[in-house]
Amino acid sequence: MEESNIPVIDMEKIDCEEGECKKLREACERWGCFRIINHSISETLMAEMKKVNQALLDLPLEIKKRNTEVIAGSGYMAPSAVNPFYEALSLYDLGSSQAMHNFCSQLHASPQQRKIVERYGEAIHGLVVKIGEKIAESLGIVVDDFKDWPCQFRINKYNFTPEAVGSTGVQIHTDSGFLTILQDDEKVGGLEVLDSSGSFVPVPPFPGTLLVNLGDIARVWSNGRFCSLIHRVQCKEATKRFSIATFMLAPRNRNVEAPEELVNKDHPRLYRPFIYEDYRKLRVSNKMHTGEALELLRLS
Ligand SMILES: O=C(O)CCC(=O)C(=O)O
Ligand SMILES: [Fe+2]
Repeated sequence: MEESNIPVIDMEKIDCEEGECKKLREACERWGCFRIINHSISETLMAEMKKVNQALLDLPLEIKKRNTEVIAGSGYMAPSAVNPFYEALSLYDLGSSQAMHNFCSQLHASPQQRKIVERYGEAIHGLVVKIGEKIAESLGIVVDDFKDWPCQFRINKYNFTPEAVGSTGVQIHTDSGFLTILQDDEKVGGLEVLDSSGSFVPVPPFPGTLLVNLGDIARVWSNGRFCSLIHRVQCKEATKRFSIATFMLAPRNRNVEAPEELVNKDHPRLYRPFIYEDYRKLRVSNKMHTGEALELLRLS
């Protein structure tokens, strides 16, 4: 299996270099993902947040179960028949300090852990908004309300045992929202992405960087110009793996639809406007995990 050539975007160049902006657009069009370097999250904060991830997912089950869902799929996810080595805790939504506070209280987080969740949460929220703006800008569109789009935050643990080697950690899927920032494990690989030729390629760890990928809503919003990334996690070695995902989902309280500027004679509107939560339900009820449910919303 070949390793991926996922594009690398330099966040320090993105404000001032046209070439970097073009690279960003091409990454969204061809891959639906890229890695970012020189971003605003320090390696110290990333390491601290990973430690909190480990500590919270090591809590007794009774406590983890207190992390109840706010929208479907936003609370504690126990290991299941489909993903037996995987569990996660989650927070909805990241832009709300009250939600962050509730998440920490549910899990009896210490004052120190709370501080780290808050610092990481605020920093990663700022970053996801900035990346969203740059992606929109790469198509010549100004979006000024990404900061109001709800974000889900999730800490993932893979308890890979010797028997798990060769099997799946997280089943093949696309993310349903607009944009995801993933802090993948800096030591343990396993993430694989589907490339344009239809083969899975491993994404090796790249310490200090963050992986960004587009979800189904980016396909709709860009009127089909951008692709959503099909990915999965495979167990390569018998060890624990931790990752941290921030999902910027969709506009709050209004329809998901491509802006007028992206609709014209050559690019007729592809999808009918819809509410994100309805789309999320459609995916789940039809067991369509890789974006196929968008076909149900196609206009022609
Ligand atoms: O753990 C990973 O590397 C990927 C997790 C993922 O795909 C997700 O949380 O949607
Ligand atoms: Fe994902």
